[in-house]
Amino acid sequence: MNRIEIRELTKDHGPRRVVDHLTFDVLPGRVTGFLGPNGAGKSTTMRLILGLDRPTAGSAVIAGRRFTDLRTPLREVGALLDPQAPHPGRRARDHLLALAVSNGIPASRVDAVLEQAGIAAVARRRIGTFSLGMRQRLGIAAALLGDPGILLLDEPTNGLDPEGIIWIRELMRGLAAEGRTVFVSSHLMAESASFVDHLVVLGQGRLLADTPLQEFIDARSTPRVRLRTAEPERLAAALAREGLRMAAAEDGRWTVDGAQAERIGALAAREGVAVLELSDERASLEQAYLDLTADRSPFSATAA
Ligand SMILES: Nc1ncnc2c1ncn2[C@@H]1O[C@H](COP(=O)(O)OP(=O)(O)OP(=O)(O)O)[C@@H](O)[C@H]1O
Repeated sequence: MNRIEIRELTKDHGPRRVVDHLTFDVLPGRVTGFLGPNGAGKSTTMRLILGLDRPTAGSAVIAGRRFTDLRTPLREVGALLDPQAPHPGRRARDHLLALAVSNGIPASRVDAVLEQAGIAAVARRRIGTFSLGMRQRLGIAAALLGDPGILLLDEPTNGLDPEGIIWIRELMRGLAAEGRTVFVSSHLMAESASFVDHLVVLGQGRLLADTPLQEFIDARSTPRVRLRTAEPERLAAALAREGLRMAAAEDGRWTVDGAQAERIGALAAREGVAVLELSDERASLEQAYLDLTADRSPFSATAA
């Protein structure tokens, strides 16, 4: 039941199509990253899932129903959308307490989530005095309040310091390990790679990829070997006979595209060329993502 089902979801704002026939599922037990350049339509999709916007066409079903038909929404779905939303004059604890009371959630949960979000010490301070990072933590505390099976987090790492980012990474991984559905948006691929199992990538409102993280990397990056040798000319000649090209890299090292270390090592051994260093280069997820989304971003000049 803890799944999100998106079918042909479409949203127009005036003449502009912001979300374009999206179809995908978000499944429990893993962290699904919702990625795309600025303006791709991620926040709009989340708003549609949460019933804050009406779709032009298509549907978003969460925990088996439309969000607006859920009887106790906070107990089924926790969401972090806009950390600036809570009233600045309210004290953090009072804000959570009001949410709890209006949703039939026991007050004891308030202290539990304040603790879990690492803001118990500032619980009696007014929200207006909070930094963006503290507001993000408060937003996450609110999302966790009803102990929901599904979490939707829009750019939760915004404003967090490195320690905060590690904290949220561990939190999301822990929630997924408990069997919950975690759907988290970001426009930063490199950062997301450390906590995401599965990727849904959006570009100009359209679905570009719906795939496990590792498959995404493997499918979009050519293998590359980095090596050091005392006899570059001989090795280059031997590689050329196999249709491979050796290119000079920094610090006197060389790279070979389109091959793996195993093949280059065997070839060098056959030729009797001494290889001093040989390794497969890790494919860059960031590059794969930029390649995929480059021409789908309204700001592609900067994205590329
Ligand atoms: N109420 C609205 N009226 C008109 N256009 C809108 C409205 N809401 C969003 N848009 C436009 O829809 C597009 C998608 O916006 P959205 O906020 O969903 O993107 P996003 O992927 O979440 O981007 P970001 O990473 O910058 O948050 C943007 O071009 C935005 O300007």
